[in-house]
Amino acid sequence: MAVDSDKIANTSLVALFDVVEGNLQNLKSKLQRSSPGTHSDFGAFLASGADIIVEAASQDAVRTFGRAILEAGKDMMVMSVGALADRNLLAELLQVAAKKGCRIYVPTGAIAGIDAIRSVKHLLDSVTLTTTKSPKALAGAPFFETSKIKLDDVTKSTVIYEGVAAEAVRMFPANVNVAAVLSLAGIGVDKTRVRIVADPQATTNQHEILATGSFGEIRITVNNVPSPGNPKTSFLAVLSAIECLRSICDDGMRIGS
Ligand SMILES: NC(=O)C1=CN([C@@H]2O[C@H](COP(=O)(O)OP(=O)(O)OC[C@H]3O[C@@H](n4cnc5c(N)ncnc54)[C@H](O)[C@@H]3O)[C@@H](O)[C@H]2O)C=CC1
Ligand SMILES: O=C([O-])CC(=O)C(=O)O
Repeated sequence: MAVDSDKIANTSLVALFDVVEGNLQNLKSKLQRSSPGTHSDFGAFLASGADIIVEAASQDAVRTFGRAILEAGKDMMVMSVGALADRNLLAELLQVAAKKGCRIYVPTGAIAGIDAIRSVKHLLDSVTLTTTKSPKALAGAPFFETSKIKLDDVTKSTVIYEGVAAEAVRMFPANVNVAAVLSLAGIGVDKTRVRIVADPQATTNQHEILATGSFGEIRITVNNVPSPGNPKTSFLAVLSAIECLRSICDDGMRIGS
């Protein structure tokens, strides 16, 4: 939508891809200036001539299509970053990107402070992400298929999950991709700790980062307005993707590390 409304210089919307035809047509119907090709066939989409593909779909989409995107010599922006917690997939994608001379972009997403975490990554002792969302934003996560916790029974703010990022992104693939971003910038998916809180009173998606080390301490809290179309996803994640694309396509000056 941001590309369509001309908010990002030097860009045009070439093609859309979705496995759900209704979602594809729904998005296309909202466009005012562009008329991209719409594809439910990935091969046809890939042949559409885009320079960069923005993935805003699912971790499965990254696993299924990531390699082919890079093999086709296209840059790729990844929002479902949890997929990259799989070190074999990450290594494979980085290898193909290097071979083809293309780049993988990972926006900061629904958190903040990734610039600082990157700067101190060699000095970190601990990194913990505490994510608080309403039960309706957490509903449907694979975690509940095996857990005894029932979201309908949660009547007050409750820690429902504690573990490391590598597991958290599998258990909550639509909720804590930010844990993978934080891990990639910092001490990795096996050391970054994640706590998930279900709070029936929550009106925002809150992410709190606490990082400690010989550099000092970083504490960052973001209270995100959920995006109108999907309560799991914060509006900041959308804005971050837009800013990432803008900085790729139109940046005379780079601000932040
Ligand atoms: N990195 C970050 O900070 C954040 C990442 N996310 C992640 O970004 C992704 C997109 O988020 P939303 O737009 O809110 O999701 P959404 O669920 O509202 O929309 C995803 C769209 O992608 C399509 N899709 C799903 N799997 C697909 C596949 N394998 N191939 C093609 N199309 C597929 C769906 O049909 C749907 O139309 C999600 O994985 C979400 O968890 C969301 C918020 C923050
Ligand atoms: O948008 C958010 O608050 C975070 C999110 O869903 C994710 O990281 O997958």
